[in-house]
Amino acid sequence: MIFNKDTAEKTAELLLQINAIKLNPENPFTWASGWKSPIYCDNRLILSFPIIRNYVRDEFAKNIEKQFGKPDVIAGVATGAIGIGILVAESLGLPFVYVRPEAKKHGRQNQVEGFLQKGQNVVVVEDLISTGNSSLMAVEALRNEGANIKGMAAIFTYGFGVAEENFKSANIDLYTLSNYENLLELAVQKQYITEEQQSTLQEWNAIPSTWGQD
Ligand SMILES: O=P(O)(O)OC[C@H]1O[C@H](OP(=O)(O)OP(=O)(O)O)[C@H](O)[C@@H]1O
Ligand SMILES: O=C(O)c1cc(=O)[nH]c(=O)[nH]1
Repeated sequence: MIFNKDTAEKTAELLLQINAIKLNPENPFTWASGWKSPIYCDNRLILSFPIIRNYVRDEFAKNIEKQFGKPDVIAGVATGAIGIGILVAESLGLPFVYVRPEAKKHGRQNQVEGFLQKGQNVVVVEDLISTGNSSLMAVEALRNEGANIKGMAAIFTYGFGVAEENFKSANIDLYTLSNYENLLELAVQKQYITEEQQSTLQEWNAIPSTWGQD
């Protein structure tokens, strides 16, 4: 679910403005899940644009507090949400931890890095949701440390049914600044994508888990 329509439209506009949306149907991207896709949304670029990263920081901070109340700790899913997660924590005056995809093999062998106490209320920040698996693995690691997860806030979601089901079964409320629906609407309106690209995206969006795998 988006936090609100204004933020969803503005965030989509900013992502297009900084060329965070990449289209390459001829040479599809491989996602974290292994899915092939003609589209890639690179939210890491946000950190390189001070005005835009501050907008994302402020929208996250305001809406996280409104939606979930002020947590004890902000957690970022590594690596994509470490940078923006720190900015959000700083803005809210809160501690920050980050969660690796898996425990380190050496050193302290931590999956959750930073200071976290059992029973603390945590909001997890993520840059992007496709299947939701990366985010929910982070949630599991935090819960294993005794955290109480208040919810998850992400910059962008494709809004796939599989992600919705995954979040529902993990009992996690997911809110995002923007989503594929708002992005596509704006990209069409601004003629950012051609009619041919639109039809490729339509074909892909009907079968995202198997598209491009012949
Ligand atoms: O919802 P999912 O299907 O899990 O996919 C989304 C995940 O993929 C990306 O991370 P990636 O694995 O590319 O690593 P990075 O954050 O280190 O760039 C992104 O940052 C999300 O964490
Ligand atoms: O699923 C992914 O790995 C993924 C998709 C996308 O559009 N952007 C991204 O950073 N990761």
